[in-house]
Amino acid sequence: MKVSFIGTGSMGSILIDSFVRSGALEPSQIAISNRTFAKAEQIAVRHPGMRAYPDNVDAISGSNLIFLCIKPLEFKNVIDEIRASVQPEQMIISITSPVLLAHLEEWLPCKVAKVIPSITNLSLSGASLCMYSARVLMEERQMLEGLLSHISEPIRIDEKYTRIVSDLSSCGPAFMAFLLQQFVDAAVEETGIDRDEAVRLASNMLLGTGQLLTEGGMTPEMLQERVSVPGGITAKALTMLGNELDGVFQRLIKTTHAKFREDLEKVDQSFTVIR
Ligand SMILES: NC(=O)C1=CN([C@@H]2O[C@H](COP(=O)(O)OP(=O)(O)OC[C@H]3O[C@@H](n4cnc5c(N)ncnc54)[C@H](O)[C@@H]3O)[C@@H](O)[C@H]2O)C=CC1
Ligand SMILES: O=C(O)[C@@H]1CCC=N1
Repeated sequence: MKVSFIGTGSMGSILIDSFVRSGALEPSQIAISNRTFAKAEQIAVRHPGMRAYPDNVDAISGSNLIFLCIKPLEFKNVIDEIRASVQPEQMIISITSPVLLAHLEEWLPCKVAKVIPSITNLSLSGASLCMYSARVLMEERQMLEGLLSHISEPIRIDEKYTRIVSDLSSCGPAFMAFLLQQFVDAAVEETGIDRDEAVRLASNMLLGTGQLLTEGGMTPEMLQERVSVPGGITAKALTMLGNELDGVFQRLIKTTHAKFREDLEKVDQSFTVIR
């Protein structure tokens, strides 16, 4: 199998490094390109045998899978660039939510899919959210998910839920890190505890909590109940949190969805040109 990555920024480089580190792909199976070529070159130097190209068209030649790891408004430009060279049996995969399968189907003469990764894939954990065009055969879906399973749990989703599953799986790590940072900042401010120590404690706590909620078989409700001694300190603080955070996550979801609709409109406009 040969795999190409167009765009080697934050998420592109995470996917490339994770596929190699997990043993899913040999560097020689990977071809990459990036607008700033030096960035792609640096990644190829880290992985001897990987090929970096200054030209996107050269990077996709002969590949089975082509990940487009670029921002939504770059899609039309890149698609215009590569369309004439794409072969019908190749699969092009968008990793961004506001580019719809319908956009890809209309503008690309090949298999198309959408896979939303997560920064958690860097630690070979978390999900990859998979959506497919009807053009992609069952065995091709299984082949892609087989590859993704080396770095994540591939989960098939309905495209109409793209935004909310991306919030939970891909934006979620940033949201949780933000809450943890707030917790630590308050600990330092209120008690004078050393910041590094507080970060270490809180981060280990988050890891353990995640493990209990996954392989530990606990639900969020069970976990809270087990920590909260009746009439105790945690119970009191949880009641306060419940009151203070009332409606916060509804507003968060409204915010991400409003921005998504804005991006979608811009992406739509970028694809709506006279051919
Ligand atoms: N950062 C994250 O945790 C996640 C990001 N994504 C999606 O991944 C996409 C990329 O995000 P990031 O990697 O964070 O952004 P980034 O800005 O770090 O990377 C984008 C890369 O694309 C390159 N690029 C732009 N135009 C190009 C062109 N015409 N040809 C070749 N390369 C080009 C840029 O030079 C840059 O290196 C976004 O659409 C985002 O929604 C999805 C899930 C998680
Ligand atoms: O396209 C998206 O919405 C993803 C999720 C996290 C960052 N970008």
